[in-house]
Amino acid sequence: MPRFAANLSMLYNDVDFLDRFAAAAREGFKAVEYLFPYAYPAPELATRLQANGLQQVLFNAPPGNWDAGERGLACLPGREAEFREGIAKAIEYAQALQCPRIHVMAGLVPQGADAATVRATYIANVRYAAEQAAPHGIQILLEPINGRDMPGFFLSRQDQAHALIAEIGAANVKVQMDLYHCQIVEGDLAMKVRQYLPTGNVGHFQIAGVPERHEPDVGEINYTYLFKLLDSMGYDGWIGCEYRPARGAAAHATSDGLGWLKPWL
Ligand SMILES: O=C(O)[C@H](O)C(=O)CO
Ligand SMILES: [Mg+2]
Repeated sequence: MPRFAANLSMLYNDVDFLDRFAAAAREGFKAVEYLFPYAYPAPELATRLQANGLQQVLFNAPPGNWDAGERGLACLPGREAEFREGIAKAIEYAQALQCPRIHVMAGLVPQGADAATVRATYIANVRYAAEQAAPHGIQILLEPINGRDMPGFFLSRQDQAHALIAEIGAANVKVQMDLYHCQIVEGDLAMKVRQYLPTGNVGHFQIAGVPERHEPDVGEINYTYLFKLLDSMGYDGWIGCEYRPARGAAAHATSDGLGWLKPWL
């Protein structure tokens, strides 16, 4: 049976971030994910997790200067030292939060950069991250992201991600298969799940409605069909609920939109 994790960067945005842990637990979530933990001391986050009976199942490595538009460092030639510092920090937080997955964002391909150099930089950085994470039992996740939401992002397709994993050659590097992005870029979701899940290289799923990125029951994707498919294939990992509630930051907007989850809790 697939298990669902509340993405606290997108859900419960009518309350402060640190209060979202309790909000998610009250709705029956047993796990959370979010973009970045670094604005808070790890013990503060660990306390919220423990107090609310929650697992931390994913967060992202430092992405560079997010506010300046950077979306990851892994593919950026010349930023290797900063990337490595970020991996050390991410592993420190992952250990404190008992989080078994770190999403390493690829980054935006620099204008005019040599494609082979960018790809080689990415492979070397992810290989480094995997080597650092492996002794701690931590997986490094790679996520294809659609070019409408993130123009110029290095990684956009499932086949690209799986080919990179083969070349990187580290057992703890997996794909973060965000079905929202996959629908936008490629479609054919059920066949993509049937193709890639049996490889053992999918480490996490995320979901959102397409095209508005609202609840999974708002939009063109039949997620009930996909959840039953994942269940039939024996997937008992986590599915991150990475969507913006359709009612925005209105009070109880997340709760009001959770009807789709009830059969799966
Ligand atoms: O946006 C997404 O789908 C990713 O999961 C992410 O972590 C960066 O925004
Ligand atoms: Mg995602």
